[in-house]
Amino acid sequence: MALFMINRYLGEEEDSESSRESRSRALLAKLQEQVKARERQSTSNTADEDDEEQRKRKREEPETEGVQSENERKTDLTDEVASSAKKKKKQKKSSTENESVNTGDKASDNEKSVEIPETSESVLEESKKTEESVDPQISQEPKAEDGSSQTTFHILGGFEEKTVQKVKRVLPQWLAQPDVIQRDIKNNLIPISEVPGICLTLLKKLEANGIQSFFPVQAEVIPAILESVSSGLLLGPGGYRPRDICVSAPTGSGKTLAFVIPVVQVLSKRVVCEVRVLAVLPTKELAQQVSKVFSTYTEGTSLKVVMITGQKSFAAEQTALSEIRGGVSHSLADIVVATPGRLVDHINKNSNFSLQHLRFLIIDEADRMIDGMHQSWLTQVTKAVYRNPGDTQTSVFRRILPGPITVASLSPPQIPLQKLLFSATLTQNPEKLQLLDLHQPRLFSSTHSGTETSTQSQEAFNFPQGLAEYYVPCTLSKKPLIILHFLLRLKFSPALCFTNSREAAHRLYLLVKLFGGVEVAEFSSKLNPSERQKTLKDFEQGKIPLLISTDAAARGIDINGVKCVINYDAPQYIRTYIHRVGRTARAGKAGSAFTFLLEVQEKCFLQMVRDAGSPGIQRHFVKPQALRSMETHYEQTLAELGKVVKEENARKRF
Ligand SMILES: Nc1ncnc2c1ncn2[C@@H]1O[C@H](COP(=O)(O)OP(=O)(O)OP(=O)(O)O)[C@@H](O)[C@H]1O
Repeated sequence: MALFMINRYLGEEEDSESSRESRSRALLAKLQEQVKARERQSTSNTADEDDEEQRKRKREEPETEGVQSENERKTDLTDEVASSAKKKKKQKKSSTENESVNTGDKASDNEKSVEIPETSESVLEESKKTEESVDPQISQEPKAEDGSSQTTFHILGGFEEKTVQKVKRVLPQWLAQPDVIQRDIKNNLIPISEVPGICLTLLKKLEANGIQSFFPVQAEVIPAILESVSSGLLLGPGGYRPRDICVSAPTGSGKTLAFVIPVVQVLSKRVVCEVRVLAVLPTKELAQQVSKVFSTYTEGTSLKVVMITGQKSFAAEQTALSEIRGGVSHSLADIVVATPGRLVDHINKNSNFSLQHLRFLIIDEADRMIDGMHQSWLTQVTKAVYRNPGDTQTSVFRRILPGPITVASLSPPQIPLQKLLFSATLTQNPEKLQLLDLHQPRLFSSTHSGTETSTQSQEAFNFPQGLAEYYVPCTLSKKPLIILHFLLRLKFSPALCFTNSREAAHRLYLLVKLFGGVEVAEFSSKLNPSERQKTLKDFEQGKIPLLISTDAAARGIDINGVKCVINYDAPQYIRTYIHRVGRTARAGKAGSAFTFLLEVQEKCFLQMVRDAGSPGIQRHFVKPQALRSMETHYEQTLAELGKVVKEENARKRF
């Protein structure tokens, strides 16, 4: 009612002050009459219905309020109306509350719509509007048959306990119906010459690097990326913005080459050196790995790959990224491989670092990168991409942050920014994916989201075809002995063993070292980047048969020839499990993963793995007698370990 102001014609305007006053007085008198009439009507109507209720409420209300409003009614209309409205409001509120409480007990009350008689509150509104409320034809509300005013407010609520209905997951179409990638690498190899669009130079390079055939993910994704640049670097297909591409394929299925090959091919035609590709990875080691693959395939071209991860000083990175010639900054990088923290540093502090020509944003280990979104690195990248220096307002290729498609928005040609997402455990959570602001995404996946798992509560993931999964029932005290048994007796090496913390990794490393008989190293954030690099290299070269690591080596790290992964501590999350066990059985090869489980962990862990779509995890039981011969030496080693740990702690204190 108070939403609209109705201007009415009230006859010729009288200029004199006195006539305006007399008219106001007349209006006020009329209004007073109207209010009193309504009050009477309202009282008589409601009296029967909530007599008992009203009396109860009146008793609860402070007496003074009633007295005061009664006195004031005689003198001041506005106050009277306000007081009455206030009172009614209170009544309404308490009646609503009562209603809500009642609905908690009676289900039928839920659907009840409660009709509230028109109150003096509405009259108050009218009095505020003075003239426009005078005409009953305009101000009147629907009236009941008996003449009383009625409103039809529905009381919402109903707070009784209800059994929660199982919600059926409904995914957006692009997530529910992806382009399917074969999981079986060995039986789906495609000769590199059969994949359309790859130039001869790259084909030769691939062969020179021992790649004769493409893996399924590469055969699907490379042509899709190449197609999105079919109209050149500056325009998407048909002049439209190209679709973003998401790839969810098992660990070790060759996702890196799936983006390196098309991106290098596209850039090989560029004339001016500008940052056109930005690959963002969660760790230094992964960035280094990807940078190495880019360097391999850009070798012999004029394309430049620069890594910004903090491994070098900020100044050294700055020098590698750009140079000043003739007072103007020139990019020295076509492809930048970065970790998010260092990337943001360069965006904010390095004025010569420009992303205004960026064409591809590659987000590897995308689900992990989404989790790290609190750093708001993506927002910073987007800002930097669409940051227009003043002079480009007149430039033909002006970049504007994409919004809704309109004729105007399509008229200036835009360099499209295309996002390419890769992960073995890409989330299907639309809320999380929303953070990436994807444009008409196209998903390539080896897991069909329609796949029914034992329960629908968890997402299904991709497991490598050649992976054999086992769980080893054990007790806490026998865990180290079983590791030694695996290495010394069963010759499970090279083996990558995961613990849940740095401390656990270090203690286990010391224990195995003290026990003797096997070369061992540890890998965690305790080591500096160069130590970590050396350790990985030694492990890859077979100098160290057992590497004990935290989850620092769980994702993306491609170590050739890991035959066995041991989860010394069971991982808490399915994603961690998938990435850990994915360090073996890579590139279509075979590998085994063993997870040590205490009795209390068994049920939950096995359920979690099955729900995630594991093809099957088998029990591997180690008989106690198999460990017996090592027990005495083990006890002595434990005693020694105690001393070593004490010494280490003492050293740390000084
Ligand atoms: N077509 C191919 N032929 C032979 N080997 C290949 C081919 N493509 C990739 N590889 C090799 O397969 C291994 C795994 O590739 P890559 O690291 O790209 O896997 P990924 O899918 O990124 O794995 P993750 O999800 O664990 O990061 C690498 O050693 C790579 O050199």
